[in-house]
Amino acid sequence: MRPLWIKHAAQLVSLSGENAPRRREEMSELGIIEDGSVWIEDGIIVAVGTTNELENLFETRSIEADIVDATGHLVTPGLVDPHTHLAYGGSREHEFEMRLEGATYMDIMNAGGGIHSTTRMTREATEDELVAQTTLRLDSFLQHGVTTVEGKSGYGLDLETELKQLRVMKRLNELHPIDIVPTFMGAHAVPQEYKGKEEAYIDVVVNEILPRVAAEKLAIFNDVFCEKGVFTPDQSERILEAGKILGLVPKIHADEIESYGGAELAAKVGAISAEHLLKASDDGIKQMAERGVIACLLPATALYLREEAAQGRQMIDAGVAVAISTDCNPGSSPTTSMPLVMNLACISMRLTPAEALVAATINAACAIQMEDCVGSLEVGKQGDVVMWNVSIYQELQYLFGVNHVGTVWKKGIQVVG
Ligand SMILES: N=CN[C@@H](CCC(=O)O)C(=O)O
Ligand SMILES: [Zn+2]
Repeated sequence: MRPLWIKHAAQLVSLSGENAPRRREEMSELGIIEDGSVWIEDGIIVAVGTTNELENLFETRSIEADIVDATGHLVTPGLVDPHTHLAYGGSREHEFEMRLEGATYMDIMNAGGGIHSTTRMTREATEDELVAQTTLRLDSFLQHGVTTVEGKSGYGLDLETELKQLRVMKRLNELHPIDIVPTFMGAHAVPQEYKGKEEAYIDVVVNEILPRVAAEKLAIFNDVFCEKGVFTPDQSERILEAGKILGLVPKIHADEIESYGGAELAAKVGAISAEHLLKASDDGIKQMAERGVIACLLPATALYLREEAAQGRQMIDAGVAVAISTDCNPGSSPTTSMPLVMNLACISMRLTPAEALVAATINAACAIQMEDCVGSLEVGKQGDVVMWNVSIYQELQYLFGVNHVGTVWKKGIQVVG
């Protein structure tokens, strides 16, 4: 494989710094290099600096390399999406219309739609069908500059289908250029056949499904929908603690629809991240800051459900490391556009354009324990790079509703453009 040398970027956003979640003013530090340059060899970044610096290092080897002239372009790390439900069957456009007519997300779910409806369609789909449908979504992620995604199960809600979803992600991680980091979410809902027997379903999750997932090494994280009418904080804690014993790192869908103690629980169990947090309490936010729980905020979901977005600005000011994500799923956020999410993070949560970029790269990588490999353009990390059709980073958020992706490289190989 020939080396790749991208040079003369108008701005190269390196995000160099500690491989740790960035907080407060660290979320404004982009490590911008003007007339920037990056050299990638065997998929790994070997040098980053000004074009002049890299010319001094590599001029004698330039004949070996594929050279890309990035004059006039912004260059960033590949975006990281740390929260998706991307491997599912069917779709739910009829629910979109129901919600426009006034039905709430929980009304639809309680009537057997929502997560239950996707669960039925995912149970019916074969593994190959799920691979084919999910591939289209992964292609779309790449086209929007996303080179790493997290993916959750949770549309099986039984042993066989939960394993099927996780195996689909495992296969795609090998087949598709995007890196997929898997999360088990058997506690996404109480399946309809267990209605009124919630504890019995939790027993199945804890005693049957989780041990299989761990034994087959199909997931890194264990996530729970801790919400009124779904799983209580006590039930969520039981499921997350059971996962911890098996080596699965906790995540929590917390305080999305109602303030329910989810942020506090995330701090208590030492979750790596808490998701949504639209209704998180001030005390919960404070506890997350103290325990170093990353807030994974999903402003496209808030918009799509016509809810007020999470308090992103206040969370950063309170010392919480913030990541952002599409929450790509068939019900509350059917999008694969991280650029849209960065824009919404600015408009509806009052992040600055620099903070939104940190939240979509290095902090997102930290939320899925991928910070050693991706999330910044630094020596030793993967050559995951986006060259944008804008020249300064603010334009990414300012010129909204347009896909500015020009070229995408995954591990030094061109995959878009
Ligand atoms: N809120 C829970 N789970 C997903 C939505 C799943 C669905 O509606 O299919 C979310 O994160 O938004
Ligand atoms: Zn989710």
